[in-house]
Amino acid sequence: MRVLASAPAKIILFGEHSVVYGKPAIAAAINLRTYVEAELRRDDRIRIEAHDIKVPGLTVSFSENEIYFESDYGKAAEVLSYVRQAIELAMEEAGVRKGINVSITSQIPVGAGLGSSAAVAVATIGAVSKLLGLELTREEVAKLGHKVELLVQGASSGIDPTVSAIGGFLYYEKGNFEHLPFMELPIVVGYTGSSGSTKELVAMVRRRYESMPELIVPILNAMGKLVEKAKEVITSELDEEEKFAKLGELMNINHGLLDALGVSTKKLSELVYAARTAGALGAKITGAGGGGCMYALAPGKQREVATAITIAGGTPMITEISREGLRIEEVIK
Ligand SMILES: Nc1ncnc2c1ncn2[C@@H]1O[C@H](COP(=O)(O)OP(=O)(O)OP(=O)(O)O)[C@@H](O)[C@H]1O
Ligand SMILES: C[C@@](O)(CCO)CC(=O)[O-]
Ligand SMILES: [Mg+2]
Repeated sequence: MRVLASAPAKIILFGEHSVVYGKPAIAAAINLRTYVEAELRRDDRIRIEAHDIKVPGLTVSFSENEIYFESDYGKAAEVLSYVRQAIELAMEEAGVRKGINVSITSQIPVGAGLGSSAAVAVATIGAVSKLLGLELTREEVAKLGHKVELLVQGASSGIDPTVSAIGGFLYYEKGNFEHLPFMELPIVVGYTGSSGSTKELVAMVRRRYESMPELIVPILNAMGKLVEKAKEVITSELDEEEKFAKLGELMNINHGLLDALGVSTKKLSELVYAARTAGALGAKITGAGGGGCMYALAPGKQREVATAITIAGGTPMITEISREGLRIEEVIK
């Protein structure tokens, strides 16, 4: 038997990092997906094929007619830790252990703030649980995905696996979520081309929080208040133009606060300012930062902003909200 499942990437519109401290955040699933195929094996081995992961430290050497490969096994094992934990938890939940092949292909850039870790965890849990005959709800998959992130990263708010499993446009706080009214968001995502590790960035913010709570706590509180304001705007009766103007302003404040936490980079800030100069109403980091992506809100100016991001050395992506989260694409008996 074989199961193919997929799960989407996300952008965090407001509230990354502060969400780890119990503040609310707003996020949306977007139409880039990770696909995971799981099939039963005849033996009891578990084999993972990750087509999009590059492991640093591969050395190739030659002699006359032979070629030798050496890889850094520590790094290779670490890079697959989200997938391994996801398989482990799905098997634990099903109460059976079987040999399986898991094959991953992904459209989501890795370590870029678009929730690649959550999407791979959610799609793996979806595929493996179905393969083992378990019918989990999307919410149950989201909870297991959160567990995977906690085990691998040490800290996670759970927002990324929740958005990836459920899909759509969500307000999230301490493990609970609410659907926000669906709205088309004229956004452009800008990818710096470099990556950041969420585990390390969350740990860096934690160190600052512990060493200077009198400065960091007010920043996190301001982020929480800003998310409440953004929710009020999104659910208000204002017309779209007014909503976008207010959300843009809140995005810019959120970016400044994230910069104060230390998660921006020169390149991220350059893309943010390039987007604003080209007419975006707001622009900020999305996700953990330290590289990765920013996004801009640019009604009527998406093309101009995409060009400005390119000129500033980034890669623009015009994305749409994905209403669907985890999807079982195919089951072959
Ligand atoms: N296609 C994939 N195949 C296997 N593992 C993946 C894949 N995509 C992501 N991962 C795992 O997720 C890790 C990156 O997760 P990380 O949380 O640091 O960044 P992100 O999820 O892309 O961004 P953010 O958490 O800020 O949204 C990779 O190092 C790898 O372990
Ligand atoms: C940085 C963070 O807030 C968002 C990562 O997309 C981490 C988390 O919420 O688990
Ligand atoms: Mg992640």
